[in-house]
Amino acid sequence: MLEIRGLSRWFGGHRVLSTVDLDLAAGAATAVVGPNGSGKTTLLRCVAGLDRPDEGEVRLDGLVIDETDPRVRSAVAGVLDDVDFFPDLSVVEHLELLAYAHGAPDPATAGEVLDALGLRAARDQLPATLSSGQRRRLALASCFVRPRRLLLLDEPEQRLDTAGRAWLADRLRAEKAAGHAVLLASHDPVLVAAVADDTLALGE
Ligand SMILES: Nc1ncnc2c1ncn2[C@@H]1O[C@H](COP(=O)(O)OP(=O)(O)OP(=O)(O)O)[C@@H](O)[C@H]1O
Repeated sequence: MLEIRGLSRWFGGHRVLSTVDLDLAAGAATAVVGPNGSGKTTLLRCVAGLDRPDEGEVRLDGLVIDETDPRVRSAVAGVLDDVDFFPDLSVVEHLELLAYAHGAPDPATAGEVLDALGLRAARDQLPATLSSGQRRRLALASCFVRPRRLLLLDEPEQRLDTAGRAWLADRLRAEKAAGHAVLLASHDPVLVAAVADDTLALGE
C-alpha cells in the first residue's frame, strides 16, 4: 500500500534522512524509532505530504503522495505534531464534524469512539478546557471516526496514562486486523513490541 523509495531530506546543510526505503502493506504496522532529532517526524510529514523529500518518493497504491489529492485525503488519517482544534466546537462536535466531512457511514461511531477513549464525560467541553492528555485523546479519536486505510501517528503514546497506552495498543492491533496499515513513530518500546511487525531505525 505504502512505498518509500530512496527518500532523503536536508535542512540547510544538515542531512536528516538518507535514502530511506520502506514497504508497508495493508494490515501491517511499521514503527519508526530512533533518538530525538533522528528524523522520525520529518519522515512522517513527507509521507503525509506536509513536507517534500529532496530526493526519492512516497507512493500510496502506486500514486505519488499529494495531500491535495482527495484519494489521499480519504485514505490517510493521522496525528502529527500538535493538533489544532476549533476553539468553539465541543469534543463531540469535533468528532461529528470530522465524521460528516469524510462521509463516515455510521453516525453512532462518534459516540463509540468517545466511550472507547474515556471522553464521554468531556463530550460537551471546549478544547481549551481539556487536560493535555484529554486533548491528545481527542486528536487520536479524530482518526477513528472517519474512513481510513493508512494511519500515520507521531508518538501517539505522548501524554497518555497507562490505561490509555494499553487501549492504544489494543486499538492499533484492531486497526491492523481491519486491514488498515499503521506507520507510527514512537519512543515507547512496549507499544512498538505490541503493535509493530517491522521497525525502521533512524539515526544509526
Ligand atoms: N523545518 C525545519 N527546518 C530546519 N530543521 C528542521 C526542520 N524540521 C526538522 N528539522 C531538523 O531535522 C532534525 C530531525 O527532526 P525531527 O523532528 O524529524 O526528529 P524526530 O526524530 O522526530 O525527533 P523527536 O524524537 O525529538 O520527536 C532535527 O535536527 C530538526 O532540528
